[in-house]
Amino acid sequence: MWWKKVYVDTWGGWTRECFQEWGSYICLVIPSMFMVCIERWTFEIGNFLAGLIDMTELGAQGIIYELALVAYMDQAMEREVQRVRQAFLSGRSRPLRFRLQQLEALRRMVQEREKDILAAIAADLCKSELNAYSQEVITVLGEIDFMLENLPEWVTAKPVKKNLLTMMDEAYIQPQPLGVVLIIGAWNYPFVLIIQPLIGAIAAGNAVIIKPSELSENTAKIVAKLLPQYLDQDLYVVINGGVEETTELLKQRFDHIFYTGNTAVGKIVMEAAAKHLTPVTLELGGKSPCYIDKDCDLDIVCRRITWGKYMNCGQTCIAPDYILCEASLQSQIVWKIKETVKEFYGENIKESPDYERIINLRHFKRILSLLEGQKIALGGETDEATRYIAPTVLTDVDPKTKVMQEEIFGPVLPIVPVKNVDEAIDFINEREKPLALYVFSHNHKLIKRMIDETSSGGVTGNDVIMHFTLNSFPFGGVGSSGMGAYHGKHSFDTFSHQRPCLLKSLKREGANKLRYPPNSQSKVDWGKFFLLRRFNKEKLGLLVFTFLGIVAAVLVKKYQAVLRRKALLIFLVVHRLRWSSKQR
Ligand SMILES: NC(=O)c1ccc[n+]([C@@H]2O[C@H](COP(=O)([O-])OP(=O)(O)OC[C@H]3O[C@@H](n4cnc5c(N)ncnc54)[C@H](O)[C@@H]3O)[C@@H](O)[C@H]2O)c1
Ligand SMILES: CCCCCCCC=O
Repeated sequence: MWWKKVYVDTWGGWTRECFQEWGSYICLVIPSMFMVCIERWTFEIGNFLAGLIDMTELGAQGIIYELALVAYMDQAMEREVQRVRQAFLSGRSRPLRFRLQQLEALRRMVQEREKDILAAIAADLCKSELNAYSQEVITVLGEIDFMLENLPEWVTAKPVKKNLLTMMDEAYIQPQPLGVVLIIGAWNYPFVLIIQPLIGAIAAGNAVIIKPSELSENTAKIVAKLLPQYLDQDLYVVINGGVEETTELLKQRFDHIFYTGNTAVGKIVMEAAAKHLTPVTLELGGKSPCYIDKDCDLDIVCRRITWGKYMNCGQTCIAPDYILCEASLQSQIVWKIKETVKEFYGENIKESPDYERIINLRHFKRILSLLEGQKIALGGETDEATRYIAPTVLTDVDPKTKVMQEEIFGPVLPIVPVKNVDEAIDFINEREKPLALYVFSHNHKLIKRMIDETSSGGVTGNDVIMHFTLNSFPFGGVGSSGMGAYHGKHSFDTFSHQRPCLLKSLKREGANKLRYPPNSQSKVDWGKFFLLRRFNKEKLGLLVFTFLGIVAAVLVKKYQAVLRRKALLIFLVVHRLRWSSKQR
């Protein structure tokens, strides 16, 4: 029996024993598998019951029941994705008018339900509503406006340059939607990280399934509640859940997967996508370095770094992860960051509405473990009950220690002394490619050199974070910090297929004979002429001029007699006019 084989293969010898008494379990298998076939509410009840019953005590019965639940979930996900695919296949997400309407509806949602959205973000990250607005909502509104303004132009087909063989044909690129897109978000900016890609996916005419992060559960819930009230309910669907649900979701076939989160899960996502050859955009993280040259204004540098590092309690993908500078600068940097922290958050940082908390206890403990054995030059105070970690700076950090081996993603800023810019460049190049790179210097040439000799997702010179805010820039990583990019037109392109369309006529078959068999040297020569010959504008002008000259010569020859008569007539008229003017 197939189910017996699966069961035995899965659970090994232990279950073989159970199966010796399979007769007593069949009565459990049948009702459990029956659940697979009935509607969603049964699954919800089952889930609720599963929470009440201790699976380990139930042993084989529990396992069978769990298998049935997994099988059900598989089917439920499949049905949901199919529902969205059917909606996409209806074609209604494609017309420009529809896309604009949906984007306007999304903007209305953000404006009308601003308070609910801000409250959810605030609850998830202990963030003030003002900060939630300026870090997330502004970006979303700006992106929608940018799309609405430019979409009519982006959706139109763009004619392309043609060669001699296609000169008489129509050749253009038509951007087309990819189909059903899966967007998986991270918790650190829980609203913008799912809504900004959603804007691009809608603009490009796709259907979308959104999976918000389960760690920012308030935002996940409000998005699931609000989106169906404003957008097409079959085309844009929110599925909430944790690792288990995401794993099931990833088994389905999508036309694109857009994932934001850590690099390890990025690999899981890419592996799942590979099974269906689904293209992916991976917005990952990494350790973004910040080089401070001695030729700079340290007051301004430290203010900007303090802002970017401690914003959202260091839980920003493009936060400066660590500082590289000459050893002699360290004490000044610490002093100036200390002053700025006071200026930004006051004497009692815990009371500041502008200073957030760590998302959960796991991350809190992870960050604390990075402090072990380090020289704490500033901060270091923590409070587990509220998951508070003070803005912290570490000095003389050994690159081999743990804090320099993984992305910090918290309010801890190590300073690693280097001798000079050459050593800083080598340091960066010896490690994985970061998501962002920051260089501070009055010396423009030094900044350019850093850019030329390193690689990172993006760069900001003499500031931090700010390249994220410019939606004409592609935002994304390179190497282990990610692949693909989005924001503005780049989002539209990410979620579109650039379809090349060549429309030929069924006439002019003469020229086409060149490519039909049997082949010959003269056909190859003509082919070389048509396809390989490059004409620059001057050469082409000369060619046209020569051609016109030949045409003129042919015409002159053909109409020689007429032209001679006309010339004689003109000569006579001119002569007569000159003679009469002399008489007067
Ligand atoms: N490049 C960017 O734009 C960007 C933005 C924000 C965060 N990040 C990076 O994300 C990381 C922080 O986010 P995170 O990873 O802690 O967020 P997270 O824990 O919220 O995970 C991200 C998503 O992956 C899903 N997920 C988690 N484990 C999974 C698994 N085993 N299988 C399938 N799906 C799974 C989660 O459900 C969630 O939706 C940092 O590295 C940060 O730099 C990058
Ligand atoms: C205005 C700052 C927004 C930063 C968002 C960064 C997204 C990655 O974590």
